[in-house]
Amino acid sequence: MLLVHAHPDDESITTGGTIARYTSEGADVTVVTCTLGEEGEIIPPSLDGLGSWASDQLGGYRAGELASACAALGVTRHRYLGGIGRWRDSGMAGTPSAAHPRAFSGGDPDEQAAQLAEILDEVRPQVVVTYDAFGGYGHPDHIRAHEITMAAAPKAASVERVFHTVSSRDAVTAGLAALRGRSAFRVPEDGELPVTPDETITTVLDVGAHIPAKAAALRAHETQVSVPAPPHLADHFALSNDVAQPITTDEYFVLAHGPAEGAGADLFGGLAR
Ligand SMILES: CC(=O)N[C@H]1[C@@H](O[C@@H]2[C@H](O)[C@H](O)[C@@H](O)[C@H](O)[C@H]2O)O[C@H](CO)[C@@H](O)[C@@H]1O
Ligand SMILES: [Zn+2]
Repeated sequence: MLLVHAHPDDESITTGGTIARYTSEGADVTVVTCTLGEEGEIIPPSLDGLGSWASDQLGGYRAGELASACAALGVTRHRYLGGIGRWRDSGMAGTPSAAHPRAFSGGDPDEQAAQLAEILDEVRPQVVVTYDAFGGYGHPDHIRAHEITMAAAPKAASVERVFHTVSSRDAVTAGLAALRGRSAFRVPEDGELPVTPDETITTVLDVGAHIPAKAAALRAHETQVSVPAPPHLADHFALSNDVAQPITTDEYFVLAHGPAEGAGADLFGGLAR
C-alpha cells in the first residue's frame, strides 16, 4: 500500500487507523508526503516562533513530528515528493503563500506526477490511497495531491486499486452527537464538517483495534492536533481551530480505480497478496 498525502498530519488524521491496521497485519506501507507543512498554524504558544510569520522553521519541525507519527503507525518507508523541501505548503485557499515559487499547488503537475510515478516504480504498491477531487475539504494542496495521484497511479504497472479517503456523513453525525456537552472543543453543527454521503462509500475498514496507535500518531503532530489526554477515551481531536472532530472506529473509502469485487471491508479484498 502507498498513501499520498499533502502535509505532515494528514496521514494520521485521515488514514492513521488504516495504516496501523495494515502494518500490524504485515503489509508493506509507504507514506508519500508532498510538502513540509510550512504554512501551518501552531497550537502550543511556546512553539509560535517557528511559524512562517517568524523564523519560518515550522517545516523542519513538522518533519520530526511526521517521523514520530510514522513510527507510531509502523510505516515501512516514507518519501517526500521530489525529495524533502522540493514543494512548499501552499497555505489555505486564497492566502498569499500560494505565490511562493515552491508552492505545491502552483508547481508543474506533470513534473509532480512524474515524481510520484518514480516512487510508484520504486515501491510497486498494489493499492494506492489519496483524497477525493475536493481534497477532502478544499485545501489546494490536497486537491493537487489528488490530481497527480489520479494521473500517475492508475497507469503504474503494480497498482491494482486506487481509493479516495473520505469522511462518512453518518459516522461524523453520530460521533459529534456523542461529543455534545462533554468536549472541551467546539462541537460543530451537523453539516458543518465536510462529509461524504454513505451511499457513495464503497469500503468501510474496521480500525477499532488500532485507535491507540492512531491517537499516538495524532499526538505526535503537536503543532497541528490536540487530542484529549488519557484516561479520556481517544474518541475525538481538534486542529488549531479548536473544532472537535470524532475519531471513528472505521475509516471510509471510495474505490476510484480497479475491481470492486471483495473491496467492501478490506482495501486488498479479493486481490492476491
Ligand atoms: C489537516 C490539514 O490539512 N491541515 C493543514 C491546514 O491547516 C489548517 C489551517 O491552518 C486552517 O487555517 C486552520 O483553521 C485549521 O485548524 C488547520 O488545520 O492548512 C495548513 C496551511 O496550508 C497546513 O499546514 C495544515 O497541514
Ligand atoms: Zn493537509
